[in-house]
Amino acid sequence: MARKILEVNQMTAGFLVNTDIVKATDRISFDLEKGQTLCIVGESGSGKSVTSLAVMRLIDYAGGMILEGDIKFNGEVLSTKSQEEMRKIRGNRIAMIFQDPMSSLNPVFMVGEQIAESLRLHQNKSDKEAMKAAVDLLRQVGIPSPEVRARQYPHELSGGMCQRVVIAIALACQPELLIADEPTTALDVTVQAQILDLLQQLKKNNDMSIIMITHDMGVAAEMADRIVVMYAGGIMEEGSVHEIFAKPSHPYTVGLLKSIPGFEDSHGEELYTIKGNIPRINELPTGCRFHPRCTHAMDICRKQEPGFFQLGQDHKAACWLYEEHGGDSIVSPAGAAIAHGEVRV
Ligand SMILES: Nc1ncnc2c1ncn2[C@@H]1O[C@H](COP(=O)(O)OP(=O)(O)OP(=O)(O)O)[C@@H](O)[C@H]1O
Repeated sequence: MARKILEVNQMTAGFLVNTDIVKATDRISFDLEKGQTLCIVGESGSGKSVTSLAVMRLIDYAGGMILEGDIKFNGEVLSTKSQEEMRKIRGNRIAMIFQDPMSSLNPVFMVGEQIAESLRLHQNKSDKEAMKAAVDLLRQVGIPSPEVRARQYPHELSGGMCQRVVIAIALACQPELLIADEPTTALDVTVQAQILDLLQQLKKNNDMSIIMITHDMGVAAEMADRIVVMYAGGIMEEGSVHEIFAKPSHPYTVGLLKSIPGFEDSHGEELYTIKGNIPRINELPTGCRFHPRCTHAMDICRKQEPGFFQLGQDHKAACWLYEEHGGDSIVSPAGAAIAHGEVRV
């Protein structure tokens, strides 16, 4: 059986706003197997970034906290570690890259120096060794003339090259897990494709696992082994990339797919949009959190939160439309049994 590198179990994360706790994820559970790429998709505000910040425990620095549940990395519980312990894990075993490469790089240091700094810090390399390794890493991420580029400042490089540098910094310590939060959103379409190819190639060569956060189903189609669809802090559907694209089942997932230009029957028609807006988690409607925007909403959807209905061996959706798909494996999106079912935690 494939080894689980990451297990997120019933995790609720939130922020203290004035005197109120505002939740951003609501008892979410998912796993990542070693060597796989899991894409977390959903509209803006669905809790994707907060999920990744919680895994890294960077949420503590953004004024947030993990309120319940736990996160395990290679079986080790991260959610209760001190920041001192987390610092050793971040950068060494788990690395993260963000949307805007310019905000991740320091404008006053040469890019080679910034990669070398990471190597000195985490791998105790000497200045000379670190600089040599930095040039090698620039070569590995496809930067031409890496010896020359290493001595340039971020503003002398294009956006795509800067993102390659950020990836090189992330790779410097050969992380087992890379979390990429919208890593191509700020880049031109052609550069986007190159960066995605690079990530695929690095994943294969370095035996890395990846969590990729994206609002772009096209990116997910290209990158994912598995897909988690999030809406308003909860997981709506989860499955292999094949199942999600061949048999999208939650009306929210279907809506996201129909919103892709050129997908299915959208040719020549006005681009589909899911009507309405995503609610704040503190103001969720009763029943299914998606029901006010759902074109299939039934009475029960307005009254009771659906559990997960198993649609295939490895495919589930939190939607009452699938009630007939086996009451025995019904679990709530949070993982707690809501019927006579097994609880998957
Ligand atoms: N520092 C913060 N303080 C208070 N609320 C926050 C903070 N950061 C995020 N949130 C809230 O958490 C919820 C989830 O945000 P998150 O950024 O995870 O969404 P997302 O799906 O990643 O969206 P996007 O694609 O726009 O980044 C949102 O309602 C957001 O307003």
